[in-house]
Amino acid sequence: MADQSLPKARTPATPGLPDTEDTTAPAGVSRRRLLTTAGATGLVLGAAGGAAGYAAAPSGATPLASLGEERVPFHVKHQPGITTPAQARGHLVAFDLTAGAGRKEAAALLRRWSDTARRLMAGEPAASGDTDVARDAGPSSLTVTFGFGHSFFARTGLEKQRPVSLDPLPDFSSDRLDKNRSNGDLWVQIGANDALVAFHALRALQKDAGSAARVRWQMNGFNRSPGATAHPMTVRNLMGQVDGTRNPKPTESDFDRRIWVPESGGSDPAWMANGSYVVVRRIRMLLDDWEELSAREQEAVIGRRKSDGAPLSALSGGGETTEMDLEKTDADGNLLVPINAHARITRPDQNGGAAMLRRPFSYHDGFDADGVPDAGLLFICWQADPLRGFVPVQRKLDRGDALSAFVRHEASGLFAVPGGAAEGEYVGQRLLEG
Ligand SMILES: C=CC1=C(C)c2cc3[nH]c(cc4nc(cc5[nH]c(cc1n2)c(C)c5CCC(=O)O)C(CCC(=O)O)=C4C)c(C)c3C=C
Ligand SMILES: [Fe+2]
Repeated sequence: MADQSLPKARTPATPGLPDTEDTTAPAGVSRRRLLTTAGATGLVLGAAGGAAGYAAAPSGATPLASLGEERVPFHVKHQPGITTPAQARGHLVAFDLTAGAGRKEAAALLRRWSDTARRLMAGEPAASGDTDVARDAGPSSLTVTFGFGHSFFARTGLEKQRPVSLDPLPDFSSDRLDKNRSNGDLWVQIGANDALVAFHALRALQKDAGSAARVRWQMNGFNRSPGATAHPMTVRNLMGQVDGTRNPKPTESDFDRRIWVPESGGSDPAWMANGSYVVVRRIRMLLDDWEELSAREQEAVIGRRKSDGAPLSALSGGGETTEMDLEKTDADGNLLVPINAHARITRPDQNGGAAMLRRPFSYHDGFDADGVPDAGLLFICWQADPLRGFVPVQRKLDRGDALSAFVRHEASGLFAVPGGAAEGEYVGQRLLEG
């Protein structure tokens, strides 16, 4: 199985879009393209020389734009959609098993879902009843990622297999959580660089659920589209900040330990090998209040420059990747990165080493009756253990960093995301048939 987080070679061809030939490409795949953004790295395959789906262009037709061509492999060591560069469009969906559904029905559902995900990620139509929504499109970097919530295990009689790391997150004093939009038995994350391709997958997976599971909640998100900027940098959020700069990088020596459940030797059940735990928070941004601040005030809240994400300790120099100097002061002895700045407070070295891979989508669900935007961040973070990733950092933020006054956590979920499925297997098979 390919390990999508460990590229063999890099030959940058386009600024901000490194290209690579990978000699380990499976038969039938002529080219692999490696994209690196926001510190998240993943393999993406060109579909043109790969599996012929319904998007394969007849001779004489205009070739697909490279964006449509990009294909992410389904059968990989770690599920796709974790280290894959964040796509322009995202859907998060939680399902609950229906009253009559148990382990057998869940296993059949995961088998159907995996087959559909594999086909759609290769640019092929669904096995039956395809809706034609993505008929003329390439795979467009589609990824589908599956996870299991705490409640799944009692419903399927698999309590003994429930990881301790899935124990409910602690209550945080600033939480304003809507229970109906939190947690769930099963979680599906869909990402694609085309909105129709993403919706096509969403609808196909919902239909696959049949009578076994019902949608509990769904959230839709977005990011900048590939190619939208001539200045490749980490993506911006709806507060206008460069967000994701200090994400752990797969090339760092402690990345695997921080993000992936080990294959053996840890306290997790064997079925979670090469998996990860995802925390999902719908965080509303109080944009009316935020936009009242001057740019300088906004920068002090984060501790980084808005224009390019450079730390405030760099004064007017440096750039996004310049190291932050936590001790540096101005002529009056004031810290250049304020003591309660978000980017200071959240650092691993300020939290006993706690680290997570953040891979969010922005969201906008319209305006409230009083004109207040219902917009913010679908905060999605990945870690080998939530108690050594999200929890200690959120505990600190809950006590109040400078950003806390401008955000509100409105929904929450924690899911166990097993490793990727081997050829011929489905995601979660070791849990459901082990
Ligand atoms: C509990 C974890 C975190 C929550 C919740 C969170 C919310 C949140 N963050 C931003 C914007 C930025 N965050 C930045 C850095 C950053 N944030 C977290 C954790 C949470 N953020 C971490 C671990 C880090 C990195 C710390 C480090 O290693 O230095 C930044 C700075 C740029 C960057 O490194 O990404 C921004 C900007 C928003 C808007 C938000 C809630 C809506
Ligand atoms: Fe943050």
